[in-house]
Amino acid sequence: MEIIHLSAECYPVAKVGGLGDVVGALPKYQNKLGHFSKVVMPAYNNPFMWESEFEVVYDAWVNLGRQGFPVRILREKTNKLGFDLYLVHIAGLTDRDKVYGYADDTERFLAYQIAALDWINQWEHRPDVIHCHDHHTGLVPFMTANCERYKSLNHIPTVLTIHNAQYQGQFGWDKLHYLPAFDLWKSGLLEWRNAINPLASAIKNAWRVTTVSPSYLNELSHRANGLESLLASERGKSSGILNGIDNEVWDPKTDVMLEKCYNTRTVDSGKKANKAALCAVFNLDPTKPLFTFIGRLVGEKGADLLPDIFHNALAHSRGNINILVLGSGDPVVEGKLSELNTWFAGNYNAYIGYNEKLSHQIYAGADFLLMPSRVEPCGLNQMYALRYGTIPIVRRVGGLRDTVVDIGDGGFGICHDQTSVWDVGQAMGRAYELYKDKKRMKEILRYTMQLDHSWDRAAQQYIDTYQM
Ligand SMILES: Nc1ncnc2c1ncn2[C@@H]1O[C@H](COP(=O)(O)OP(=O)(O)O[C@H]2O[C@H](CO)[C@@H](O)[C@H](O)[C@H]2O)[C@@H](O)[C@H]1O
Repeated sequence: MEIIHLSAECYPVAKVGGLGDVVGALPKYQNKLGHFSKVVMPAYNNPFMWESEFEVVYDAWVNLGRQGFPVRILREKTNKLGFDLYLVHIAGLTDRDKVYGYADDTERFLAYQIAALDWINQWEHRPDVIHCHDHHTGLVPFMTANCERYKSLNHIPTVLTIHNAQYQGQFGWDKLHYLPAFDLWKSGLLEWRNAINPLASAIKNAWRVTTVSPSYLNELSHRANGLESLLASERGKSSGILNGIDNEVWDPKTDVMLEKCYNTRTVDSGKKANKAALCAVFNLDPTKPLFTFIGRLVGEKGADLLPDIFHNALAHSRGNINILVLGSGDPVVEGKLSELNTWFAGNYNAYIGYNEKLSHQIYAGADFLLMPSRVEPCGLNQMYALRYGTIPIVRRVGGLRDTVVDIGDGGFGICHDQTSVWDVGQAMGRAYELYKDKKRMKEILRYTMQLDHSWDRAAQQYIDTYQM
């Protein structure tokens, strides 16, 4: 099959979070199954652009209403990602330093979707599936099905994967004229709560809808940031497919970002070396258990509670634990997490910002990874942690529920039921007790490192979904 993935992120081209990881891996694994999977995404002004070689495959203009923008679609020449990569460069819109966060994000992602379809529309053949990821590509199923200009694309199945239903990309009807012409009586297929809502529109128009874990699909019926009833009514065409992880990128045996590589046999010495290096950089004590949090500092991840959770844990443990945070997001939380350093230097540190290499080093060097998420569609961090022999401490929600089994139930992680300071504190206490039992820790680490969360299974499940 020929599969086109449309997404705002794709690792290593541009990654803000887990969406980038998924779109950077899934096509590679689909190709291994004998398919022809490619990614078409916006071209940003970032290092990948400057460091790669491209050829121009499309040179035209894209219109948003009466305003025109020059478009070039660039194909990465070396196939270094393991799949064909096409970058949609729209001068004045996509070519910014960051992926998101601009006042004209609506225009940027809409122009990208239209340009991508204009290009596909003039191919001599038709792809078998167009797979859209999150709301930035959510108007594609509507446009292929209903816009006069894309009539010849309207038989191509479209699939929407919801990585996060919190973000929906709504905008006002004053921008309706940006879309290529369609019969106005079909406007309801764009609408949710009196606005144009790209995520809702994709749920209505896509041939199939998937979520990134089975539990998240269930949870969306009662918690979907206003889309609950819509998701319930479209449940018949929806399924939950648990994300995988890219075992080639995330492998402690070969990871060049680590101080020392290790496998299940050498996990003790390997983790020890990585922990020592990490603790030296962050002024922590390598003889104490190291708890960590890696992620976006937003309410969904429970990040607002972290300052209190850490303050309590550090105060109660009387210097017997270490905590290291890597994250960025809400400036208030960032400020509070930085401030803790003045009180607990030597046992606590925080790196506020985004640092891919450091994240690998932390997965390798830490003992426990905290994920007190309020919402977690799948979560990749816990799977990276497991592969690197770091025990996840997670709230039982979404994909965390589907991937982590509590040690009390014969499993390998520590689970709690609520996102609260008390619950997480209790869970950290259980982790501390486990840490003291060196033999059990070792057994668990060896076991977790062998768990198979690779994309092989999920890549096939997506193919099955396309063919249903
Ligand atoms: N400051 C930082 N520095 C370096 N690396 C950082 C970082 N902050 C985050 N990361 C990295 O970003 C990724 C985060 O992935 P997640 O899947 O946990 O969350 P996210 O909410 O972004 O993704 C959404 O989409 C994914 C993919 O479907 C779902 O798993 C998830 O539940 C959903 O919320 C990991 O690779 C992590 O290491």
